[in-house]
Amino acid sequence: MPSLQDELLPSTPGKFKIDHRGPHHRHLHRCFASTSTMFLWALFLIALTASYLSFQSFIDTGNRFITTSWGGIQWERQVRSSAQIHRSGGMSVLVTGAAGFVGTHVSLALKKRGDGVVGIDNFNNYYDPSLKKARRGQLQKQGVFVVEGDINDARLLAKLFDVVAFTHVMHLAAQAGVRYAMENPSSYVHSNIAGLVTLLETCKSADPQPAIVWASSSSVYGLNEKVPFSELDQTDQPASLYAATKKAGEEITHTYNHIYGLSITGLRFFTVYGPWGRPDMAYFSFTRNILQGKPITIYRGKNRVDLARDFTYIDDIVKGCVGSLDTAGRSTGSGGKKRGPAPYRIFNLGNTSPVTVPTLVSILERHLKVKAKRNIVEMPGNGDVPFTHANISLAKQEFGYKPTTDLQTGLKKFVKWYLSYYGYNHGKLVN
Ligand SMILES: O=C(O)[C@H]1O[C@H](OP(=O)(O)OP(=O)(O)OC[C@H]2O[C@@H](n3ccc(=O)[nH]c3=O)[C@H](O)[C@@H]2O)[C@H](O)[C@@H](O)[C@H]1O
Repeated sequence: MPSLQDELLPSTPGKFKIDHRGPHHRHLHRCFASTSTMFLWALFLIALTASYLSFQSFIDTGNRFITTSWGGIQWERQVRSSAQIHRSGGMSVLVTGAAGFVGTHVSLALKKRGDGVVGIDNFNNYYDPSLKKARRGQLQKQGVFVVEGDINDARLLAKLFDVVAFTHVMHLAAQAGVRYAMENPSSYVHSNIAGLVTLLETCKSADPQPAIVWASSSSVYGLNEKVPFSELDQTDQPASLYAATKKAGEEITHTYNHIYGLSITGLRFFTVYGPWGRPDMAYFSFTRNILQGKPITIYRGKNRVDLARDFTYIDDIVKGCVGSLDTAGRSTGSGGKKRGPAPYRIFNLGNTSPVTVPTLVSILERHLKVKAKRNIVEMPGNGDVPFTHANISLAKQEFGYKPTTDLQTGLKKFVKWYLSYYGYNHGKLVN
């Protein structure tokens, strides 16, 4: 039979090992056998647990009041009004990442045709938040309210679903960028994994459950060499943590579809570009540098092969998002219970005509009428893949997806927007 001290102290050898024969043993025995000492130990443990719990609730309360700016009658009124549907058969959509590049364009398109739209965005500083605020300004003008908050905030999400019975969620909030994942890996886990799960938990518990359309990525094809990339290809060789979190998202959404009957559509976006775009992306930062007379770094693959991307114009992506929302079947569950099988779909949204990065630079030079200072370097091992190329037949078949903007035309529109937004001297000190 094990003695009391055997149960209270670690059984593994080490500094707490008891010498059953020595005076030490007798001392310990006296100590633990004494009822008053045990009582004191119990008190100590209770006090420790209580202080831990109150510390947690302090942190929680602090978060609630410090990091959020939501709630109240006026706030609820704004949410309700923004979610109002103005066409028959319309939908009410919660757009996450609404102040982001794709989020803004999709929200505006939905609002324009009479759907109800409520946005949520955490306005983080991955890139200049003033651009996100300017996008929010565009949304506000059209009557789209963007809640400032994080998709990891379960209480906020639950509140939003209390106020509005969203029919759809367009989930675009994410930590984007392929190469930044080496600098800040935890931000990818925070947004693309933890945030996704928090959102899905809210959606599965909602009654009625919304249908979910969300942004996966072309990067899930990783080192795939079979072209063009088809949704049926294997995607188990991600080249970056970003890609791995997006692939994980596809698996995670599948389990919520399977267990709770959530209708899921994952969209693999192929290097989306256009007006109001992301400053961290190559076409955007190249434009800035070219205008400022700074060199641009162009990566080149093995054996001096140029890298290529299936650059896809934002308006085509918006059509793909809206088409997906329109054809997303219903979720079947409610209040966390599945009532039957629900659709689980994945589509490529690309342009089907890859262009090399040096060609992208040449097009920019033509539109900007400025010569780029090219600095060509071997592609560092930073998560990049040599090329992407979408097969879009599935999206075409399901909702008539047909991209119509080539890179030349799309970049012309981008440059026009860029110059009107920043001017020629963006960020440059003019004497
Ligand atoms: O389809 C996606 O799922 C992803 O698309 C986008 O990733 P990428 O295709 O990597 O786009 P982007 O950064 O514009 O680099 C374009 C090309 O320029 C090359 N590149 C880049 C930077 C540089 O300084 N030099 C350079 O040659 C670079 O090597 C690459 O060949 C999104 O950012 C990402 O969030 C995700 O949505």
